[in-house]
Amino acid sequence: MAVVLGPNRYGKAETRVVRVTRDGEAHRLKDCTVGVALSGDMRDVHLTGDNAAVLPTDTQKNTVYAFAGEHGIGEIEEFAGLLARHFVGGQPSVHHARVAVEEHRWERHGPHSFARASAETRTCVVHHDRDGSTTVVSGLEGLVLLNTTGSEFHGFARDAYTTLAPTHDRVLATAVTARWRHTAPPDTPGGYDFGESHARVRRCLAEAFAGTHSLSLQQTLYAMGSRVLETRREICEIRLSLPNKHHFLVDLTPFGMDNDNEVYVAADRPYGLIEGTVLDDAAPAPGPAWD
Ligand SMILES: O=c1[nH]c(=O)c2[nH]c(=O)[nH]c2[nH]1
Repeated sequence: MAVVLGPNRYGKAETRVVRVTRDGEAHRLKDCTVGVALSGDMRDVHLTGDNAAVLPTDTQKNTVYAFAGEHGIGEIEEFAGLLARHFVGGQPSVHHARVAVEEHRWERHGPHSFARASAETRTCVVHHDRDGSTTVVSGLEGLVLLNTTGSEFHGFARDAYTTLAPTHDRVLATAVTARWRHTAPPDTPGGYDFGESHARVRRCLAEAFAGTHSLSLQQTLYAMGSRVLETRREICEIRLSLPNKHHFLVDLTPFGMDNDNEVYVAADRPYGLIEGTVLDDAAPAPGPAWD
């Protein structure tokens, strides 16, 4: 048996950066968490402790702050791409960079005053390789959706442990985590409107959830993914993770009352977790996009 070094990467995780743009009366605010992971010619540091190839993670953190100052933070995919290209272009030992950005949403409620929006975040992961190839996955987390009707679940498999009653009218709720792969984003900043694309994908997801008469959350997942792929030609693959945020009818008979689908307990755990990928069957190979 021979022990060898397998795949590895290193970098600064979760750098918190807040960028205020003070160009005029109404200030702008970007609040992000940035993760950098570099890989390449890192044999010696692992095997002998020679750090010559290692750009310190502290430097990576500083670069995030310096780039936020120098370039501002526009669309997160562009900021991530700028950083990824910098790290790969700047060090011969770095062959590949993965930069992940999570954007925390603030809503304006004055020219220089903001309220933290819902827990929903916008996300991206950009990979850049020294061969010049780039992949971009955009996404969101924590988009909480609920339908008060139009959801059924029956006809399911049964065994000795099945107690679930079939239902023809239930509350359906979820907190969407979605990641979608762009087919061919251009390298040039500004050549592609990531902000517009994100807003439209988000709308497709919410509209498909609201507009689908659901026989299962799995069916709703497929409808949501299909809506995105059919509407947004720039997207070739979407991965969805949908927790089934169960709402159980409360038994009011002890109080002499009926409960005609009106009073629910919102259970937080355990929850069903429905996950799936919807993709264009002619999508190009993903490369490292999902790593
Ligand atoms: O939409 C659903 N899918 C399931 O797989 C499932 N399982 C379950 O208990 N309830 C539900 N609901």
